[in-house]
Amino acid sequence: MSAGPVHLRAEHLTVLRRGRAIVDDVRLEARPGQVTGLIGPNGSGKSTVLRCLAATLRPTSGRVLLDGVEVAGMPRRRLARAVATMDQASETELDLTVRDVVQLGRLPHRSRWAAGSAEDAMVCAEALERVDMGGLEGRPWRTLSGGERQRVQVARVLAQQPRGLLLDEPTNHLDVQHQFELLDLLTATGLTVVVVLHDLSLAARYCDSLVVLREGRVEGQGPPQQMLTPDLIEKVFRVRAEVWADEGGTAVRLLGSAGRQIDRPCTMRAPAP
Ligand SMILES: Nc1ncnc2c1ncn2[C@@H]1O[C@H](COP(=O)(O)OP(=O)(O)OP(=O)(O)O)[C@@H](O)[C@H]1O
Repeated sequence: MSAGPVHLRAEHLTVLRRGRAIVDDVRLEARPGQVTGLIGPNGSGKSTVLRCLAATLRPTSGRVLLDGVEVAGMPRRRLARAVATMDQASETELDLTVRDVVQLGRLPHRSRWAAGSAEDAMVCAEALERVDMGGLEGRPWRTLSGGERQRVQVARVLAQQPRGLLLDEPTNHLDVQHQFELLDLLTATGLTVVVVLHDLSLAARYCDSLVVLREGRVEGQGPPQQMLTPDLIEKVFRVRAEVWADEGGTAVRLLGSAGRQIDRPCTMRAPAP
């Protein structure tokens, strides 16, 4: 396997749940060193696709290739050295410190039962500095705010020193300054990044490529200026938008709801007397 940023490719991914395809024949590519954004409305399958890419979920059919090698059956340690994952549910109420959480990122680099080395401690301290949480190693995890926890989780994936990052809504809970700082940091790593984002303006500004999901299917993949047209935003997100090019790339302004598509009339039953 090469040592540079990973190349990820998903081929014909389908995930069936309760007889329904929640991910339906999804094909996508995350090129080395690029930021690929997964966007789409609630329930469109973004997290499920990300979990397939991370090999934490086995698709019903289809496959994921990492540098041309299928991830299914790849040894966990080899996978963890290649890609680090941060999902929406990285929560714990265990009595951990910030140091403990960030040190989890070092596990793939340690031999079994080995204690953390001085190098591990240095990598973790550096990762915390990068997310503006330097010097807080001793703080109990449960005392952190939602945004601080999110930044510590980002420090954990950075401490893993992977060649690719798979991140589910990493800007969730962050104030605007830290949203920009985090995305600046992620793009500056030069790693392959696949990121689920709800904010279309941030997706337009920071992603090299966008995969648009709708009802489990890929509506299209391409650069933001190609994918984020007012027509596509209205069709997929049911929101009217203005899109224009500026010095930062593609800019999006959401104008308001385009109205809910009602396929059948909604009938309300009168309460029982
Ligand atoms: N185990 C399951 N059983 C049944 N349905 C499921 C299961 N897991 C996920 N789903 C459904 O699959 C769909 C896709 O879920 P997923 O979490 O991938 O969407 P998402 O695009 O990440 O959504 P959000 O933006 O709300 O986080 C949703 O409708 C969800 O309810």
